[in-house]
Amino acid sequence: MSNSNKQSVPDTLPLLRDRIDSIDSQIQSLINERARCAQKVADVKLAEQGDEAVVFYRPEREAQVLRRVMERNEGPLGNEEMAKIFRQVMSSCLALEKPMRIAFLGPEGTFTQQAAIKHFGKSVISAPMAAIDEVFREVESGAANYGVVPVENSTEGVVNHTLDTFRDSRLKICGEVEERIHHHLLVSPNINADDVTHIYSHQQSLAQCRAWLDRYWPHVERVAVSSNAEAARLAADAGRSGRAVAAIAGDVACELYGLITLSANIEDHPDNTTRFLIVGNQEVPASGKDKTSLLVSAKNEPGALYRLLEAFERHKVDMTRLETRPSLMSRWGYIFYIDFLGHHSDEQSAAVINELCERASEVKVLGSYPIAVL
Ligand SMILES: C=C(O[C@@H]1C=C(C(=O)O)C=C[C@H]1O)C(=O)O
Repeated sequence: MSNSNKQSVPDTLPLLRDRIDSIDSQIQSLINERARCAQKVADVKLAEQGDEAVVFYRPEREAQVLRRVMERNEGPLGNEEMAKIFRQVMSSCLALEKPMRIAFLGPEGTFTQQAAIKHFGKSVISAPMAAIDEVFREVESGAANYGVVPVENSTEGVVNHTLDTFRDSRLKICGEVEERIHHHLLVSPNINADDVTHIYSHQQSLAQCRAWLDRYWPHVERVAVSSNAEAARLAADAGRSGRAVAAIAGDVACELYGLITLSANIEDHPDNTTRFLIVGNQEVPASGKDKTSLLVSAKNEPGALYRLLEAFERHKVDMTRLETRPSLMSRWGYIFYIDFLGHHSDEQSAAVINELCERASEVKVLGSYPIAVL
């Protein structure tokens, strides 16, 4: 190992370990000092907002903290690695008040749970739900503080069910998370790879790994089940009775069900990514780098969509996504889901929204929220 200050202290193992012990002790004191500060912030919020309405979690502030961590980072740890550490520090600080309850599309071990942990850190209470609309209901009823649902996948496209659920919901989008989806072939530790007779997974994951399966496991039966996590649970169950069943699932499910990885990252498209939304009861103030999602019903007349889009062009607002769904109210009517860069309180964004309101039959701001940091 290179040593630039050889004259002062020789790098011996005991000395380096002493130094690490002393740094750890300082980091620990500082983390606790930070936690005490966060507790004081909570006291101030309580004093200002009163017991009932108080919202401790501030997505815009957390995004700013993480962005700053990345901006000032000098390495050798990478920016993302460093931000992940701070993500968990904030999660632990916030949980000192009261751990948040996060509803997500379950069961335990899904990629949606992975996204929830990425966004909120590990110090939250997980509430797995059986369906997307149940996630919404859990948050609407106040039983959960926030919900996490998938909205689009780079290989498979939009999750229609999520978009449709927004029509009748008063929940706001409070954040977004992007997660690289890595699939692994998993088995129980007691199972021999050569004996595997069936591969279980969700239909989407089987599709995302089709070429790999065709190449390496052409003669093994593929079985579609309700989720990857369920596939992992079934593989673990089978393993206990000595049946050689494999599952395709992600890291969280692998760990949760005590499986081992036969082959890692088997997805056909290496940048297979899913975007998830955080839904809650809160309007999020601007963080400085935000996105806004709208639901717009166009009038059924010539040039209707053109007139909507023209407003974005004129105000130089950057549209990042446009999805069309059939309107349930009128046959051949459509509603559009539009994402753009900016916060609805920005001058330009507000100007666009005002014009859309004049030109469309309905405009619903689904939320403005910080652009995903991690
Ligand atoms: C401390 C605060 O409250 C919470 C905790 C944060 C933190 O630990 O940095 C950041 C935002 C909030 O979720 C705050 O609003 O500043």
